Amino acid sequence: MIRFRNVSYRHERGRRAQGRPVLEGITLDIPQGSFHWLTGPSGAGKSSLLRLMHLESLPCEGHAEILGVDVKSAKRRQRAQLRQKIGFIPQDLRLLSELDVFDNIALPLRLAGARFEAIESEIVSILDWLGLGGKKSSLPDQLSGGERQRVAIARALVMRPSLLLADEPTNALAEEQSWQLVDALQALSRSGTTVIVATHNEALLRAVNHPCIALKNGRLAGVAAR
Ligand SMILES: Nc1ncnc2c1ncn2[C@@H]1O[C@H](COP(=O)(O)OP(=O)(O)OP(=O)(O)O)[C@@H](O)[C@H]1O
Repeated sequence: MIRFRNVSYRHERGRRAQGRPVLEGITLDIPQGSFHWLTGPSGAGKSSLLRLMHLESLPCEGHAEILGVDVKSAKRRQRAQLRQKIGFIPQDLRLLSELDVFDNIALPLRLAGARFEAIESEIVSILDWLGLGGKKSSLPDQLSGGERQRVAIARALVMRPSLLLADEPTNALAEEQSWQLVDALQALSRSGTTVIVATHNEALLRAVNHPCIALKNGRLAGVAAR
């Protein structure tokens, strides 16, 4: 469950949050296990909203609750625990260039304290499913754009998150892979994970019916069924 009440956000310049808000007066209720699209023109605030939901930044004003935790009053440790339940597929992927595919995917599990034996078979099966079985020892620089995007997807899914946030996850994927990914994300939401996907992909939006959070100039332009 995500509950935002009148949330505003300004980017920091130096140590101060300044300037025009990039998000303003956002009020949202997103039930657990739902699937939402997030749309809006370039610069509307989609990535900024996902980063707030991923606790990379905190609201400047308003109240934000994620998976039952009030993010502004939560202690640092509580926020860290909460982040372990959130899978994020960022637009810039954020793969570590010195780690191979396997270790990039294993990293969040290792940070969460999982033992190698417990995670190996899980990572191998997710790599096979994403068509990356032969690439597990490759470095990110040795992969195509679509392959790198699939590594970032695997890294988010392998955590079995309660909340999955994806920022343009089909950007570098071939059409068939985009459909496969959306099928997988829908299956994840049916199993109880809340899924929010920012996209400009009109074909997906038209074909796959889910409520759509529309942003415009940092404001909520509506949450509509599609
Ligand atoms: N680190 C930053 N510092 C200052 N302003 C920023 C920063 N990141 C983004 N912005 C500004 O915040 C606004 C919203 O950006 P954001 O990336 O959230 O939009 P978006 O809807 O995801 O766009 P796109 O579809 O192009 O990815 C834009 O005006 C952008 O220029």
